[in-house]
Amino acid sequence: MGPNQGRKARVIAKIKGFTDLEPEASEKWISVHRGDDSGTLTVSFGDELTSRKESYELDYIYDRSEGNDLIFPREVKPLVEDVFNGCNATVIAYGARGSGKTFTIQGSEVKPGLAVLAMAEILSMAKGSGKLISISCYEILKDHAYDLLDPNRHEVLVWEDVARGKIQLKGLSQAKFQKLYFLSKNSHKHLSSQNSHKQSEKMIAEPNQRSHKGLIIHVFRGNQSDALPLGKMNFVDLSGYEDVRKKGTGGVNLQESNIINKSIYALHNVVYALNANESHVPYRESKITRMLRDSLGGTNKILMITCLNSSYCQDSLYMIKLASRSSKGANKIILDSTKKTKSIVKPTLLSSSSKTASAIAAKQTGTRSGFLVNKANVNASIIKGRKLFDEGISTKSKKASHEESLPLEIVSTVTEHAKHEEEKKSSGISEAVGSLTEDHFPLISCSAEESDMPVKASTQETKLLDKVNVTDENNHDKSTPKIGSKAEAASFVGADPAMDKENTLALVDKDESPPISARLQELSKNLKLLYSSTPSCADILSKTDIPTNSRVSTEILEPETPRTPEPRLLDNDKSDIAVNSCSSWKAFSARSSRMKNTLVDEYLRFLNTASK
Ligand SMILES: Nc1ncnc2c1ncn2[C@@H]1O[C@H](COP(=O)(O)OP(=O)(O)OP(=O)(O)O)[C@@H](O)[C@H]1O
Repeated sequence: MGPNQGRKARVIAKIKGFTDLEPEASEKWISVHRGDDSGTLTVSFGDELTSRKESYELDYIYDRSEGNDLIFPREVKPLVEDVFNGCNATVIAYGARGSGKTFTIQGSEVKPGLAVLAMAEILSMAKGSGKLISISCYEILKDHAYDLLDPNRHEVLVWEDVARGKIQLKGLSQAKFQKLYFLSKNSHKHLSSQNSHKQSEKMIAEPNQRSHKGLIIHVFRGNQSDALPLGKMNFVDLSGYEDVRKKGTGGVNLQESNIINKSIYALHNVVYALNANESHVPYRESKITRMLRDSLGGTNKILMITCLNSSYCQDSLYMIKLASRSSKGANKIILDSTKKTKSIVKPTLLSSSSKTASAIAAKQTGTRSGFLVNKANVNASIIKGRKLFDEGISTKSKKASHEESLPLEIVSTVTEHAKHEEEKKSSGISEAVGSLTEDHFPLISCSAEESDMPVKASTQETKLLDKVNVTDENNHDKSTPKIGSKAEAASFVGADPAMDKENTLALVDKDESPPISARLQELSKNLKLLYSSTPSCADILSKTDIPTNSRVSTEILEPETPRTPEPRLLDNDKSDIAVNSCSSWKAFSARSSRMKNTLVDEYLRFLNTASK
């Protein structure tokens, strides 16, 4: 047996025995090597085609020919003794689909599994020492636990007794060992045939659904019904790992695969933290780790059995990488560091990439100008959104820490984000569902783009329309308001701080033309200047039938009409005026012919720019 000094969890592997379906070549793919002196064992995976070889060291590796009859006395029997000494022990089989987990835990009629062998051993020891035994069975489906001994399959709630450091599984029934048949693969069919309650059938995993199954054997201090518990032994058949990127996962949807994988990663995070004696153990990462919490820490014992397929299986490679890392938690030896980093660090990269995206956004906001301003605003919203989101997390985390005494079921819903915090703090084995960060980021950026920006644009439009309408109502004239509207529009554009910013930034960029709003403003100013510099302007207004309120409207727009010195007239102009003094419009035309020309040029330039 390999060394396991000072570590709480023992991590071993079992290569599935040959079945008739296994091809001959599979033997070359996976092989066990025993170290000469150190007693270390490594499992090697060889790729014949690429002659690539990867080796991982575990506490022990059982080869194809080594079955439960060998594994039990070496690995599980000592744990049974520990339970009778007041400890809790946990045996967890995990691995890819079809890697032999059920065969290892439950076994077959002719080859009993580890749980059956342990049950026999416990019964024998209990009989000798006069102790009461009970069993409980549960199934975890989509992160919800259900009581398998209850015909109605009530949900099991996880309550944490902080004071005593105990976990109470509320609603989990205890029964005599004879009901061990519940571990059978078809137990759900057996149970549902007994149960006519339709709703309960929904809670039972369909044959193609993946669920974790657990058995708890409780040992009591005496044989009386009121005897206190002494210790318990957990057996867990953890549903097969699924690579979520793979197509056609046999009816298992992405969400289920994620939850299944999450449990596996969560367990490994806990085992790693315990083996490394880390101060923080992330128990709250999954339902299974919350349920097993009082059996994993302290002096309790854990046996992790990594089930490996005999023939080529990429998922088995993922599993062995996790196993190798967890088993080395104490000294953090990583054999295959390059590849491990590649596969394990990915989710971390995802979260950091989000940060990078924010940083890039911030950089853009600071450096880019002109028409990019809107984009920068969006990015700023993203940053703002993320900040708000993060604050939410911290608030919830704080809340969760204050609610330690609440039932975990309740707290767990509140601490979904706190769990992610735990993930970050924990050893670094992140889960495939780490894409949450990736999911949230586009969501936030979407909301910034889809809600903020259009709202802003429509607000501008509404404001503008409102102002024009007010002017229209006040003027009761179709021609005068046009000037007013234009002036209003120009002044409005100038008054909007966001647009101001846009203009300022746009003007900073020497290569860009001034924005239309600025051109409009300029034109409007020129118009006003031209209008006010004409001496007959006041007369014209007073002589027309324009209602008073219309003039009020114009005055509102221009509270102080700029008084410019009368333009110096050329001799020709003077004579024209003398001839046509009866017509104010003609006088106006004569006086402002130059300005008009300038204005026409200005308009032409503007139109050219606009069409471009
Ligand atoms: N050591 C072994 N020797 C011979 N056959 C085995 C061995 N282990 C498993 N098998 C066979 O391989 C098949 C798959 O095994 P098993 O059902 O235990 O895998 P599993 O990991 O529980 O699968 P799943 O992920 O679907 O629950 C079964 O037909 C089983 O009988």
